[in-house]
Amino acid sequence: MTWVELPDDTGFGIDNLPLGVFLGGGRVGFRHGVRIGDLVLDLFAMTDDLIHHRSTLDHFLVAGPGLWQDRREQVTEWLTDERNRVRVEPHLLPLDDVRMCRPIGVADYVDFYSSKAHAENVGRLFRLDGDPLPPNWRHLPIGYHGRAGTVEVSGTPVVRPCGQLGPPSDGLPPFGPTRRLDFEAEVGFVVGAPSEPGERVAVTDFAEHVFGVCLVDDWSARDLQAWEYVPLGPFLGKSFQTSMSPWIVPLAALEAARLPAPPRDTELLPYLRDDDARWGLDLTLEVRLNGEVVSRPLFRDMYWTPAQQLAHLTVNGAALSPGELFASGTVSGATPDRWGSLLELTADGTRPLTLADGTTRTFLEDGDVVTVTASAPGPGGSRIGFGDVTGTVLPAR
Ligand SMILES: O=C(O)/C=C/C(=O)CC(=O)CC(=O)O
Ligand SMILES: [Ca+2]
Ligand SMILES: [Mg+2]
Repeated sequence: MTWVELPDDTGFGIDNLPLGVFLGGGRVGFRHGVRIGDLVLDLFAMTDDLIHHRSTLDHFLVAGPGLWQDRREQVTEWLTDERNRVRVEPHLLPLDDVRMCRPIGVADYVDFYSSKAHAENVGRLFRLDGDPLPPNWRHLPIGYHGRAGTVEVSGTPVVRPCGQLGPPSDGLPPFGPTRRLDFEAEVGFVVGAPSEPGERVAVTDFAEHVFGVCLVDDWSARDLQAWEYVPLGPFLGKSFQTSMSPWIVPLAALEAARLPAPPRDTELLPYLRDDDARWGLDLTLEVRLNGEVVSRPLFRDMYWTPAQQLAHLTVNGAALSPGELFASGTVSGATPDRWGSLLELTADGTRPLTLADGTTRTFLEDGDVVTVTASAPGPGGSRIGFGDVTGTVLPAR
């Protein structure tokens, strides 16, 4: 039990304790903070440790699980033992008084493609003939390298990108603002502890390297993407911006949310076998368009787990850096109420969605606001919140 007064049904109780980076609240410079209820505990003020006075969490995360756990225990004690109240209370700042920043340096960014339903839906829409799943899909978690430098924190507006919109009809390809701007609701994984070049990270060593989990929106311009992606994959159709939520929920808060791997019909190479790893996660996402829920994707529907993604990412010996991000890929399930992109929800713009205000959408319009939230079960029936990743679409420049 914490002595901090919490709002009813908060997802940010004493069992969560996510980390973020903030400015403001009457404090000088960047600070690392822990969220409890609708308050932020200033970690630099509490510890006097300069590691918590940096613009990203990377310098803290690099230390690895030993320090992560020590800090978590320390914060738990500050917030539960009433005797600490006089010392701690002045450093609890209202969330409304601070500005949350991008929490990590994003040394690298990879996006996977791990929902079978999503891969099949997109395959059917983008590649009209043949099996919607490519032959490699069941043997490895497919991914692409995204643009790390354009990963922005939630709240950063999304400027509609311009580009080549498709093949030439006569002469030159059409050029202009995308007409098919989309969201992709995803879950992100933050690497804390690096690995050595040449080292492979086993599925069972996932928690030795990954600190925690956030939400990601992989904004996508479908017309740019469909024209450019052969044969090297997504490029400018996705690199204009990717958004991430500001609070990183530690894996340590997700013990009650862990699930066995989903059933799979194809034998895997040993480095991808995860029967004992239990890194399926019971996260329920909600996607809102202008405040209205348009989808409730379940992360338990994912075919490849984040532990397999990390094992695959490093099987060639590629080293991990502190503060890198990899995302799950769009979280979609078997039924339309669980599809995580408009591409799927509107069948590539052929079946418009009708919103509560009577307007319809095929793809996003200027002024639209997309918000992804999530929650997971915590210990003893509590709930672990993730906050949200949100973005407002601005007209093209
Ligand atoms: O199948 C394709 O050509 C591309 C599909 C995507 O847009 C997928 C992507 O970004 C990965 C994902 O979110 O699952
Ligand atoms: Ca994606
Ligand atoms: Mg993107």
